[in-house]
Amino acid sequence: MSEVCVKICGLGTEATLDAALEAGADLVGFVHFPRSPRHVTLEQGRDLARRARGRAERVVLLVDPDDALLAAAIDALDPDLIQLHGKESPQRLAEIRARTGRPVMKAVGIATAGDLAVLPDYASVADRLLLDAKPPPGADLPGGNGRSFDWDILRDAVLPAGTMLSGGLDAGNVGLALARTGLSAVDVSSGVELRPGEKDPVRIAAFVAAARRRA
Ligand SMILES: O=C(O)c1ccccc1NCC(=O)[C@H](O)[C@H](O)COP(=O)(O)O
Repeated sequence: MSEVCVKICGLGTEATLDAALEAGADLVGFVHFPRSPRHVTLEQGRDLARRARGRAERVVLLVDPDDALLAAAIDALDPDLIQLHGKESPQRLAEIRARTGRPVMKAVGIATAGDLAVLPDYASVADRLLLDAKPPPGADLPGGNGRSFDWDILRDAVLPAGTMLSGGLDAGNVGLALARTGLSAVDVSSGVELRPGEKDPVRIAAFVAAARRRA
């Protein structure tokens, strides 16, 4: 069985980025969304992404970006992957992919089996899908809420290769999540933090080790 692919999202400091890289994360994510406790400015993102170049895939996370923001984020971070975590339609995804020439990963919120219906449309234009828990009503953030969805919803789903599972994962539950869903790629934010926005190198290392233990 090949190694589980791990993304650590919402990194904001050199120390925690280094912890993710040293733990062997495959992808490192930088959130550019001012309402988030994990928000990094484009200047901060530029420095962090430079530091990670060649060591992991650098992901810039944007929420419903307009063309100007996309251009600025790409200029600053030179990302390997653009993660779209808003209400972007499949058409907008295709446009962003064509306009930027960069691979895109679409985050889709899941709460019930009905939420899987949109996946084929997104799969036809995205380079990767990320399945996240749908935020609770009234939530301030579209992701990074530390909530899981019922993994059994995915039991009979046919998902594209590389689909990432996220939402409420941590070192204690990631092994079970992988086993229950059959997926081989995971993404985490809150589960490797001490408090919102404060990543913990110890939890990052524990998460990567726990995810890979399955392999
Ligand atoms: O993390 C954020 O603050 C955030 C803000 C706005 C949109 C998305 C955001 N995070 C998305 C992620 O990639 C998270 O890793 C994913 O939602 C899982 O989060 P968690 O349940 O906290 O592990």
